[in-house]
Amino acid sequence: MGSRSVNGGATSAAAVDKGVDFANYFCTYGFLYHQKEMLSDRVRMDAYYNSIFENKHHFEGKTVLDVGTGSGILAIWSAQAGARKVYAVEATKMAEHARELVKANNLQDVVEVIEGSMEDVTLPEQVDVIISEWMGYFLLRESMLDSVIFARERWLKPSGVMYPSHARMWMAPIRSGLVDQKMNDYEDAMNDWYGFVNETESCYGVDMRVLTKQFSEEQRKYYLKTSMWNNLHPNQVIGTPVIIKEIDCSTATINDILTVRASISSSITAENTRLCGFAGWFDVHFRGSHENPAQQEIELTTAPNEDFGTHWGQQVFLLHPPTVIRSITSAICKQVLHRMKLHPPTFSQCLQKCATFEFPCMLPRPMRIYW
Ligand SMILES: C[S@@+](CC[C@H](N)C(=O)[O-])C[C@H]1O[C@@H](n2cnc3c(N)ncnc32)[C@H](O)[C@@H]1O
Repeated sequence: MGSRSVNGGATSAAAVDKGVDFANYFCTYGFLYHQKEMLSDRVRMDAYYNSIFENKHHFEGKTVLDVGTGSGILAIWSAQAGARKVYAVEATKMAEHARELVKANNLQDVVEVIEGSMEDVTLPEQVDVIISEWMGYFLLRESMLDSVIFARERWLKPSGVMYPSHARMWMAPIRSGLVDQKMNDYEDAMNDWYGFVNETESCYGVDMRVLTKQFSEEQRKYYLKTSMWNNLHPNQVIGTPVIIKEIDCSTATINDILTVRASISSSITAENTRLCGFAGWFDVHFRGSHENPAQQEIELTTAPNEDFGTHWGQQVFLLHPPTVIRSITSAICKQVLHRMKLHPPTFSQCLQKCATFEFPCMLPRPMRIYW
């Protein structure tokens, strides 16, 4: 996580400096193919569509701010649901396409597309609703929640409503063939290195063996200790999912989302399998606010699902080596022994201390989470 800085200087809320790859992040969103990928995610689209049109009372005659409008889809729906005025802020040139789309749908009198970073723009008024699709992989990876928090602090009326209103991160033990694949990849990389060392010595007279340990560590980090995107089948989840983070979008601060640290305790529910690691995913809810609740609460979940996967998939953290599970009790104990290098812990210790992950949030691409 980079250091934080205040952009614009007009407010007390601090903007997050997302580092040198920030330009790349915005570059991706400037392409229609990328917006199309999000617009084709039926689970995502249905959730936002239903959250707006099944809760029209939040929109009718109201002012709305769409943070990161992209193609303009959420701003257009807000206007169609009866908003009086929608400010649609977009940092990239996609703003031009959004403006065209708004006009083509005859909503230019309601939706005002503003090209600029949320942290820099000035609106003429405070708004009743902030809507945004800010979620990254495993919720906070590449997420723009910091910009949404910034917008909330600056532009949401005290009585205003956040769309979505709540978010949660989940983790669960899994089985996965990826654990073998990644070990094979690592071994291939090392075999290639040994060939390279021999060749360098015979062709060029330099002995590279002294760097073997460092190369191995580098490759282990890349292949074995890096989380990855995966679309899991529900039957790969072999234990009870647990919540590792809950965010109330109406009150969360940037400090609350800088890192996620959780000790998780999950019961293994499958037998005769392998504990290969953990999967992480998220859900968000559209509940309105305490004073102004939703008429229909809507959930958007990215949990493993046979029929309704999302472009977010799940984030997989593999354990090397995996643990063979014969019976449920021994599985948990063995795994804890392996991870914690303790002398036989008591069973309750096992249940409480299965694994600890630290998850640095909001880092730019490429998407890698080390643990
Ligand atoms: C995940 S996309 C969502 C696009 C659109 N709202 C949708 O639901 O299809 C996020 C968009 O927010 C924009 N964005 C991210 N951070 C921003 C910021 N600080 N200010 C303005 N736009 C931002 C990105 O360029 C991108 O187009």
